[in-house]
Amino acid sequence: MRLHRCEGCLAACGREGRAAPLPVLTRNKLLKRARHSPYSPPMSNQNSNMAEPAPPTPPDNNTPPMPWFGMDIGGTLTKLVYFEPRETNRRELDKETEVLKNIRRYLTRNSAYGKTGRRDVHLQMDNVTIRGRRGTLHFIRFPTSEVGAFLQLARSKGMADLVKTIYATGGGAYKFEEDFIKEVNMRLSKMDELDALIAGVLFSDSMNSHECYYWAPPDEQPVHQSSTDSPPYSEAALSMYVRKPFDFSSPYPFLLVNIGSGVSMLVVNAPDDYYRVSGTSLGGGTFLGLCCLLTGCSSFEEAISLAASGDNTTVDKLVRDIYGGDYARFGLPGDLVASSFGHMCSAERRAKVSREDLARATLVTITNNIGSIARLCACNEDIERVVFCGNFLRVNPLSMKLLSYAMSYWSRGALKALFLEHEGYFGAVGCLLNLDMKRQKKQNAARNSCEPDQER
Ligand SMILES: Nc1ncnc2c1ncn2[C@@H]1O[C@H](COP(=O)(O)OP(=O)(O)O)[C@@H](O)[C@H]1O
Ligand SMILES: CC(C)(COP(=O)(O)O)[C@@H](O)C(=O)NCCC(=O)O
Repeated sequence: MRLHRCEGCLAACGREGRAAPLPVLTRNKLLKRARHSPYSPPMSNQNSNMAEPAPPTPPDNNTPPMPWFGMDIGGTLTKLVYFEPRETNRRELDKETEVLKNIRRYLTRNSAYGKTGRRDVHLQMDNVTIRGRRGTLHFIRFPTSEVGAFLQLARSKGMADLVKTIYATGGGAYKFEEDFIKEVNMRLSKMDELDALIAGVLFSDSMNSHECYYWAPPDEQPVHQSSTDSPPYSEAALSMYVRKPFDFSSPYPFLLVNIGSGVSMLVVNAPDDYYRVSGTSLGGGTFLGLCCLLTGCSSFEEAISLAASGDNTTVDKLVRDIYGGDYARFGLPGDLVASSFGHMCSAERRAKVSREDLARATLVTITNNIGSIARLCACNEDIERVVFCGNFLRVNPLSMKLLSYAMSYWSRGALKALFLEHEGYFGAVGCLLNLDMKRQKKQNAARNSCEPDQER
């Protein structure tokens, strides 16, 4: 019998076959490729939520002046990461202005800024070391549509007088570059968003022992083994999933799926060896946009809470609605969605459907489509670990559990869906790490060209 690894193989291999591991040869090939993260986690970091003090690293005398920010201006949300140094050195104490102190106080003592800015206090990362400085990372977000209000705030807090350059990534770093110059005379030092994303993921995982996790039932057994079990997308099945830590210290290769407004999928072989393998325009922006249209909701949080109490089977046409049961020959269970929104061509059904059901069906449609593309990419590239990130997963355990189920079920247990605590902030973190690297590289190059040749 030929071995397939597509949906159809469930029919060829039978239901029992789906949990079988990948062929040994493929596994060995994958293991050979595994390499270690370049950021070694602090040894004492194993049991705490956030990092314990890292071993002292020599201070970098070429660091740019405080305050340090990394900014990711995305299609929907702008993410700002602020580094608060633990101790201020002599040079800085002398130089520290009232403005700098006020900025620090304003950012660290509030969790809401203006009408729409929010600090994700639960994500705060203590005891991180960046460029030889120990401190705390603060995570702030606001809608990208409010960039104008952010610039006004920056001006009113005196930030614009102090900060001459902002390290920024995301499409908005290009789109709003002129506005930053015109409004507050700040230059944007731009970094590619996918470079920043990967650097941010690896750094965050090295600093936070709880960064990477997965969802599975406590006994790790599949939740849907026979047609009498509850459907995989039902509350009964999904409530069996619990969050479990995952050791991501040997991560390579992995598929990184960033679910922002749209979706990018990257094959990552090493910190600076990756390529964008695929993407889809049906992402977090699509979910929110369609939900607003279909349910009249006005925020992501509302859309998620509607979806949490809805039932997609009143909206989606299932295999059993078409076959009266399973389509056994090709292994398609009766409760599988055959046609997303397929019931909505009936006027009678449309009249009865609830906002909750529509939100749930939208969430299931978008999530399953992303899961399906990710699975195909992972199979094509011989990759077992699929890491999902991006703010679509914010306050959204439903999608994470659906992705976990889909990855495992359709790959017969060969693929693992992984998730990251700092969801949508990695681009901004990566940008912060890159802080002033360009200036430093230039200085080093200049110094090297002046120094006598060491070999002589
Ligand atoms: N408070 C929020 N406002 C708007 N969208 C949100 C919010 N929280 C989560 N989201 C979801 O996150 C997506 C944006 O994710 P993000 O990773 O920030 O991408 P981008 O960089 O494109 O802005 C939105 O399309 C939406 O699905
Ligand atoms: C263009 C983008 C990289 C922008 O990133 P985002 O702001 O959505 O995080 C992303 O939306 C994307 O990859 N879109 C999918 C395009 C496609 O492959 O069809």
